[in-house]
Amino acid sequence: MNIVDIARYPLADPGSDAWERVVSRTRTELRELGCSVLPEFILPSSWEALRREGAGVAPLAYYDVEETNVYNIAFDDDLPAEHPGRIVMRRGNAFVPRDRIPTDSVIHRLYTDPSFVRFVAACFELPELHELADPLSGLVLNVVQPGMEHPWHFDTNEFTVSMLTQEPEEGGVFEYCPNIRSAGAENFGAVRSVLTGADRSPVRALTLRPGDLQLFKGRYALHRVSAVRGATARHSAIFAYSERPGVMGSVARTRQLFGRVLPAHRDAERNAVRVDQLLD
Ligand SMILES: O=C(O)CCC(=O)C(=O)O
Ligand SMILES: [Fe+2]
Repeated sequence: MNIVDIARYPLADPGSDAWERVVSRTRTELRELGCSVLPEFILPSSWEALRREGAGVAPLAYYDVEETNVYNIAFDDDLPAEHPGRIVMRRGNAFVPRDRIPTDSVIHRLYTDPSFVRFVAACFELPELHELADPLSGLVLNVVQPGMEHPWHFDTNEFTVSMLTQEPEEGGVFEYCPNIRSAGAENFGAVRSVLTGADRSPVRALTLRPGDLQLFKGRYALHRVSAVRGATARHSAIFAYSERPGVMGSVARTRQLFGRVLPAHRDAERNAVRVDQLLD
């Protein structure tokens, strides 16, 4: 690929000194902070294509401004008054699904490139990764319009790969709280304090430029994109991979994110992998 800075990021040369250096630095940052940015991953000669291609499909994003909470769970009157899940936020971002993103665009070529996938897996210390089988959610463009924000949340996926393709004039900052929770501890008090703004000390802000590659473990790090200001929308590509092949989104979640489902989603739900032939 002639779009990646292969002098800095030698994707096709696993095991070389340069590969080992960059993978080992990224692993250290992921272990410590759950986040690593690889600056100028895309060569400057492709930055304008990156922006233009994203802006070309951004009008196809599906908008459904919805009320949500930090855990993306149903509102529950039984939650204690202090529970952070009671804080209502407006999800003002919108996604362009994979089937609307041209296969010859920079982000699509990157997403499907085997050497890129192998490199990303190595950075996450995984033996291999796979594109999602989902024809909509594997690769999306996240669009945050002026005045909108992508509010505080945790990801369902353990890790994500993303790339800003168009930066806003102001605001639209990626903010995250490394390791604010763990598999064994929700840490509701600290999460609530970040949501209300009472204590922003766990918050780190990332300066991202179009063409930087971001690797992020969003299951334990609370994160958001702050409100976008000025006339220009913020666009970011989100590359989703899974450790096993064949992963599809559920019918309900797909409809919520994209406003439609495909026969493939219904089929997958019907034929959900079963480990036995018992009746129930
Ligand atoms: O667009 C971004 O930079 C962050 C997106 C994000 O957090 C998500 O889609 O879960
Ligand atoms: Fe996220």
